[in-house]
Amino acid sequence: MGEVEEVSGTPIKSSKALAPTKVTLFGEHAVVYGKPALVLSIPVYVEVETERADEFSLESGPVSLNKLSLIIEEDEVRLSGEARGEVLRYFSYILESLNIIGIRDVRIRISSPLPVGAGLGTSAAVTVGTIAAASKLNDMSLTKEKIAELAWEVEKRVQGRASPMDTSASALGGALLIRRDGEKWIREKITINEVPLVIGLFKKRWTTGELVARVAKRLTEYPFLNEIIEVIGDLTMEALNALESGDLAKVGELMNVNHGLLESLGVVTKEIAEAVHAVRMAGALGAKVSGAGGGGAVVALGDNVDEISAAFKAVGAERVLVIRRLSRGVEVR
Ligand SMILES: Nc1ncnc2c1ncn2[C@@H]1O[C@H](COP(=O)(O)OP(=O)(O)O)[C@@H](O)[C@H]1O
Ligand SMILES: C[C@@](O)(CCOP(=O)(O)O)CC(=O)O
Ligand SMILES: [Mg+2]
Repeated sequence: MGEVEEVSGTPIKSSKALAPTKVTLFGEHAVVYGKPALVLSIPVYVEVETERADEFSLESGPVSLNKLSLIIEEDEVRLSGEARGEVLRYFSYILESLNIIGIRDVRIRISSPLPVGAGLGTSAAVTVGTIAAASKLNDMSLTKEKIAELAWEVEKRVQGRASPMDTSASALGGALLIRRDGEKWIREKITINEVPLVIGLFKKRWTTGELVARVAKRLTEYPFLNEIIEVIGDLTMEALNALESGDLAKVGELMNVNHGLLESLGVVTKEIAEAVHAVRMAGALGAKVSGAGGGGAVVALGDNVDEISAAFKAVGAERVLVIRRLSRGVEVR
C-alpha cells in the first residue's frame, strides 16, 4: 500500500492586482435608487501589491499614512492612525470583508495614476484591487463576481448607500448596464462600438459618501424631485438604444440632458459647469460630470480630441485623458 502523501504548495509570497477605474456615461446617483446606469471600465489601472511581511503595513504614494495600527477584536477589524479622509475606513472594511485576520502580517502597496477621489471610481478600484491581490496571496480563489460583491459591501459601508456600479465595472470590465429588477441587481455586459471619449480631471471637493447624502437630503426635502431620478433612468435606457445603433449625436444630446439633471440635484460645481460648457463649445457631441460630482471628472464625447483637450486645459483641468478602448476588468498576477 502506498504512503499517504501530504502535498502542500509553496505559499505565495506576493501578488499583484491591476484594477481598472471607470467612467459613468449615464445614470450616476439615480442608480443608488435602483435606476439603470451605463458604465464603462477604462484602462486606467490602480495597482495593488500584497506581500507577506513581518508586520502589517499600508503604503500609498499620494496618501501619507502614519502610525498605523491594526486592531482585531473577534470579527471587527479596525485600522487606526493618521491618514487622509476615508482611507482608514475603506481599509478597515476591506480587511474585515476578507476576514484576513490570518494574514495580519501583510504589506499592501497601492499605486494609482489618478488623484485620491476623481469621479472615476478610484475607491472601487482600490477596493477591488486589494481584495483581489490579498485573496490570491491567501490562496483563496475568488471569482470576479465574488470580488465585485465583497467590494460593493465595502462601498456600501463607507458611503452609507452605494450601488454596485463602480465595483462591478472594476471587477468585471467592459461596458455594463447596471439595473435593479425588484430586489435583484442585474449587471448586463453590453457590446458597443468604439466611443471616442475625452475626460477632464478637476479637484474633487467632497467624497462620494457626502454627495450621496446631499442628494438623499434633497430628495427628502423635495419629494417631487424623485421624478428626476426616474427621468435619469429613462434617459439611460434611451441612450443604450442610441449607443447600440451607433447614433453618437443622440448619445451626446442625452449626456447633456443627464448633466442638467445632475446639476438640479445639486452635485455640480461652478468649475465643472464651466468645463462642460467649454468642451461643448469646442465641438463635443455632449458632455457631463462623471461619478458623484462635487468636482471630479467631466466626460466629453467626440473625436475632435485636440480641440476638446485644449478647451479642458483652458478652463483649468489638472489632467486630460483620451479613452479609446475599454478594460477587461481586474487582473491578478
Ligand atoms: N491612491 C489611493 N490610495 C489609497 N486610497 C485611495 C486611493 N485612491 C482612492 N482611494 C480611496 O477612495 C476614496 C475616494 O473615494 P471617492 O470619493 O468615491 O472617489 P472616486 O470618485 O474616485 O471613487 C479615498 O478616500 C480613499 O479611501
Ligand atoms: C454617485 C454614485 O452613483 C457614483 C459614484 O461614483 P464615484 O465614486 O464618484 O466614482 C454612487 C454609487 O453608485 O454608489
Ligand atoms: Mg467612489
